[in-house]
Amino acid sequence: MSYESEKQVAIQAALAAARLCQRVHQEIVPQAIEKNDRSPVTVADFGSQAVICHTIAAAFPNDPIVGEEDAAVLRQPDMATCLQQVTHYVQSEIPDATPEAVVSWIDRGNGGIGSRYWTLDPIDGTKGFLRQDQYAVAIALIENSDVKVGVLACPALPIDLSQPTQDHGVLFVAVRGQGAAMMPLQGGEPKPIHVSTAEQADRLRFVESVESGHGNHDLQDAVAKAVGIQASSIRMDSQAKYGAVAQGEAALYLRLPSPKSPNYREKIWDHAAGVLIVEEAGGKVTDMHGAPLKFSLGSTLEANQGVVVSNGSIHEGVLQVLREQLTTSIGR
Ligand SMILES: Nc1ncnc2c1ncn2[C@@H]1O[C@H](COP(=O)(O)O)[C@@H](OP(=O)(O)O)[C@H]1O
Ligand SMILES: [Mg+2]
Ligand SMILES: [Mg+2]
Ligand SMILES: [Mg+2]
Repeated sequence: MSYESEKQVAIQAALAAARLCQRVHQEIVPQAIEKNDRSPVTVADFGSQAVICHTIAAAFPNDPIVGEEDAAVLRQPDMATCLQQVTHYVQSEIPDATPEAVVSWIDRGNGGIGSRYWTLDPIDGTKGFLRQDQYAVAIALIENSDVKVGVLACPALPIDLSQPTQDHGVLFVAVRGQGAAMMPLQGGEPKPIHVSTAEQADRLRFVESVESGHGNHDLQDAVAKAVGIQASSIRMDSQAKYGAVAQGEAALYLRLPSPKSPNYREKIWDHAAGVLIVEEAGGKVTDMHGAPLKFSLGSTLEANQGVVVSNGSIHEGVLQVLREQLTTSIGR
C-alpha cells in the first residue's frame, strides 16, 4: 500500500493543529490546567486534538483514534469559559465549530487499539510549549502493531539546527518503506533526511528531555560517555528529539526510566510518529533492553522500558553499556 491519502490527511491535520498552537501563543499566555495525574494541559492541546480528530474522522470515518486528551474536564460547568476559548481557536481552522462539536471531536480520540488505528499527541511537550520551548504535534497510523505513517510538526524547531536564530518550523514525514523527509512548516520542497554515519564525528551528540522527571539524566550522561560521546547533551522537549536524530544532527536520543517514576510506562503517542521517522531515515529504535517498541497492547508501551533511539551504527554499543550498567546497579 502507498498510504498516500493517509499521509496527505495526516499532514493536513498536523499543519492545521500547528497553526492553532502558534495562534494561541501569539494571542495569549496559555495557562496550565492540571490533569488528574498532575500533568498540564492547555486550550491549545484541546484545540489541536479537536482539529486533528475532525480531519482524520472526516477522511477515515471507520478508523479508531487514540489521542492523549479527552474532553471530560471541558464538560464541567465551571470550565465553560475555557471551552469557549478552545472553540474560538478551533474556529480559526473550522469556522462552523460549536462548543458541542468541539467536545465531541476531542472525544473521538478516545478510541481503542485495533488492527488499524491512529494515535495522536495534540501537543507533545506541553511543558515545553508553556515555557516557549520545543513542542510537537504528533500523528501516526498503526497497522498490526507496525507504524505505517508518521508526521511530526515542530513549530519552534529551527529549520537549520546549527542556526537557531534563523527561520523556525519544521514538518517531518515518513511512510513505511518510502523514506523520511523534512520540509519547512510554511511550505516548500520535502528534503529526504538520513541519520548520521559512523564517520561523522562532529554529529556524535546526544539529545534528551529537558524535564529531569521524564528520564534519568545521570545514567543517560554515563551511557553516552561510555560510547564515546564527549559533548554534553542537547536538551529538548518533545519528539523534536526524534527529528534531531533522523536528520543526523544527533546520533543518539536516550530516554531511560526516571528514578522518580521507575515503573512509568511510555505512551504510544509519545513515540509512534518519531519511531517511524527515525527508522525510515536509517536509524534504529528499541527499548533499553533491545526489544522493539510494541504498539499493540494499549495506550502504553506495556512491554517496554525506556527508549533508545540511534543512528543505528552505535546502537549495539549503547545496549551493551546499558546491560553492564544495569547489572552493576542491580549487583550493588
Ligand atoms: N515519568 C515520566 N517518564 C517519561 N515520560 C513522561 C513521564 N511523565 C510524563 N511523561 C511524558 O513525557 C512527555 C514529554 O516528553 P519530553 O520530556 O521528551 O518533552 C509528555 O508528553 P506531553 O507533553 O504530551 O504530555 C508525557 O507523556
Ligand atoms: Mg500531556
Ligand atoms: Mg506527549
Ligand atoms: Mg501531549
